[in-house]
Amino acid sequence: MESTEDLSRKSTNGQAADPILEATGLRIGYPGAKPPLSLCGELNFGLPSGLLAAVVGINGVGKSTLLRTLGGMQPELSGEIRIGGKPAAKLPAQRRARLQSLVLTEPPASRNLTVTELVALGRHPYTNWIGQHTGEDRECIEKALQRMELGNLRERPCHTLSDGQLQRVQIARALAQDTPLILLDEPTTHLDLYHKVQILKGLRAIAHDTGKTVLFTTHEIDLAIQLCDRILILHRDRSVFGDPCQLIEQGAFEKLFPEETVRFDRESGAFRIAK
Ligand SMILES: Nc1ncnc2c1ncn2[C@@H]1O[C@H](COP(=O)(O)OP(=O)(O)OP(=O)(O)O)[C@@H](O)[C@H]1O
Repeated sequence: MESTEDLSRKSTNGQAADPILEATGLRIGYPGAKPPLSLCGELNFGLPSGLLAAVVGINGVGKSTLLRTLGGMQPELSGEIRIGGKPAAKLPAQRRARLQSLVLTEPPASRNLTVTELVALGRHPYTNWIGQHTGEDRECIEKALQRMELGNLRERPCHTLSDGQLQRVQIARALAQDTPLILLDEPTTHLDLYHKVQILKGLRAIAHDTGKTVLFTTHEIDLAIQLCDRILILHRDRSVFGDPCQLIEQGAFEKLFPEETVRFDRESGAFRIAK
């Protein structure tokens, strides 16, 4: 099994800041599966603060498994995850919830809540035992609603929303949690192209303006190339990490899909159907 090829470390443009998220010798998978499953080789990468980053790769390669592992929802097979310089495994739950928010693809259990109530759940690491909100909590909730353009839906029960609207509510909950690291599993799946671009541009602005780092999994590789600061490409037995230009120069996208079906065009930085 190979380790991550980290092209960002070969970059000459300045010193990288301390990573908010760091994976060292990380192996992910399902030891209880028959046969036991170890995915995408050994992962080694560091994400500095203030970046928008994507995880891409073919179906079943391990994108969601990686997000769940980084988010503490399932154990790593081996290696270490550090968040804010601290080993994630040793962080008390509440401390971790102030450093990292996580949105998975499953619909929230609490769909009877209104949009505002669900977004307010993001404040759980800060509220007291009766869940009372302070002025600061209310400000964070309001900002998150505005960022995701949910103002006109704020009183709507979540079960009455479209999939795309609900996806924006889930991202708003993560924003309300106000963590330096935001992990999102396929945040644009249910969105039309306009909303995909709008959400990703919004997340990029949040990363660049507020210094938060947003890591998301996606099949929208063309958009990720245009909008992300870093991309982690997962293959079955290895991975490559770098900024999109470096990855294009190294031909990293050419090997993503069988070339008789889909080809990467370096000139346009986009995929083309092989006819
Ligand atoms: N609970 C589980 N037990 C055993 N194997 C699992 C489990 N969950 C997922 N897998 C397997 O792990 C592999 C990676 O799955 P994962 O969902 O992480 O891939 P993905 O890259 O997110 O896929 P997609 O693009 O289809 O969403 C797949 O082969 C999947 O069948």
